[in-house]
Amino acid sequence: MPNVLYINNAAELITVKGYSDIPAKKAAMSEIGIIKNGSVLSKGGKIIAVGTDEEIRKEHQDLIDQAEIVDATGRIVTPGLVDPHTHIVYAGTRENEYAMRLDGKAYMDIMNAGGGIHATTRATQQATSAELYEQSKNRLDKMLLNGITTIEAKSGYGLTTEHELKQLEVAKKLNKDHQIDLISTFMGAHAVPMDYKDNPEVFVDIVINEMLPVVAEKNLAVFNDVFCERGVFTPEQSRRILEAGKKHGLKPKIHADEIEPYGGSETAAEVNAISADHLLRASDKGIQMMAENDVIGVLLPGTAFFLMAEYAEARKMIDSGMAVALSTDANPGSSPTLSLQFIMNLGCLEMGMNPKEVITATTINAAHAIDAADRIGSIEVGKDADFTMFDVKNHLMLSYQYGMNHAHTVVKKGKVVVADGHIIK
Ligand SMILES: N=CN[C@@H](CCC(=O)O)C(=O)O
Ligand SMILES: [Zn+2]
Repeated sequence: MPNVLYINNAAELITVKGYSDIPAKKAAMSEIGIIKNGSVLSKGGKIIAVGTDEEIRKEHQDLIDQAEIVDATGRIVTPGLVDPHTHIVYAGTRENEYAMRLDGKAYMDIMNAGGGIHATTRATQQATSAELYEQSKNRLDKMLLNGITTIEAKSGYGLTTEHELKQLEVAKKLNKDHQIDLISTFMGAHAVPMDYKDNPEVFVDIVINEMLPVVAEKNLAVFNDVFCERGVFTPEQSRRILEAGKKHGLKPKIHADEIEPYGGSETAAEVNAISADHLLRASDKGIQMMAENDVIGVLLPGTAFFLMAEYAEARKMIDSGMAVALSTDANPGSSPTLSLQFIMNLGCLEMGMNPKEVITATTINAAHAIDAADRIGSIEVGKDADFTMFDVKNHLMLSYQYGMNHAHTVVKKGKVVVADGHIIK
């Protein structure tokens, strides 16, 4: 049978159309292009018609006769969810640190004492590629079951050339093997290894002169990211690393102003980063600069939730004209969740976003944050046939019934990969 798929009669087909060239900002973030009783037809993995059943049948009855049919009656269909900030390839877990934090220890103090990112780095360095692959694949399966069809995946738990490459190679293999697409980011500047604590500049030089060239040469990453935070990398060091990445064709991203206002947002604007992520403590000036320079704010409310910190000011950012995206930040230390639906719930309940904005933030704006909005993030003719069907009668239910997995069916490039909550092998 040709790869023809017809999703028919969704209570709401949420297209999020019209923002493939430029991300949705301000009021446009609430325009999600709902078609009531909507249908979508795809062939060869690409969308070829979007509308009501009647409209599509008028032109494509022959094709529908050959199609695999997914009946979406009573359910909603969105673009496959896009998670634009993850650290999915790692080994081990850190529930011991979670318990320490519940006893009052600070996240950064645990890291500075050799735990935190350093603990996961040790586990990741010790793991074989096969072990890393298995652990990460297991997480990807859960993400797929949650309706996620594309993610960004960072390195940064290797922190030596050898182990950064190992992480990126595993991400590359997972991208090939798994239903979820992975778009890789090099993040050699995720932490200053303990051995370089007194000489961070030496490590910055290693990132720039040793790691970046080989990552670029092997074509293992699209983006280059830095953790710009007091005690990690300064704005000046971050700028150097991100500018060096640009010379190798890697687009800048930055972990900015997560723990305290430290100039990361301003640096993002100055280096023309595609996104600045976290932004819990971004300054008003930083928000203005990011809005003026079209830096997408990738907000990670799971991290604020899990670190029991103040949330990023999403409302202020959207009203200032920043395009906002949402992400899990999936990692073992500050956000061990794989549920973008819970992140959407938090966006509404804790950051003043409305239920339409959180859909835009996990579809088209998330796609822009990983430079993939020409292919994914909306249901429009010519785009990849990536869809998630949720077992709810309207989009409000997604954020109303919180903390649950509503994903019922997932389609990747025109193929049903999850049906009735189970992965199709
Ligand atoms: N903040 C820096 N990096 C990750 C956390 C990594 C970890 O704790 O293992 C983040 O985005 O939250
Ligand atoms: Zn992160």
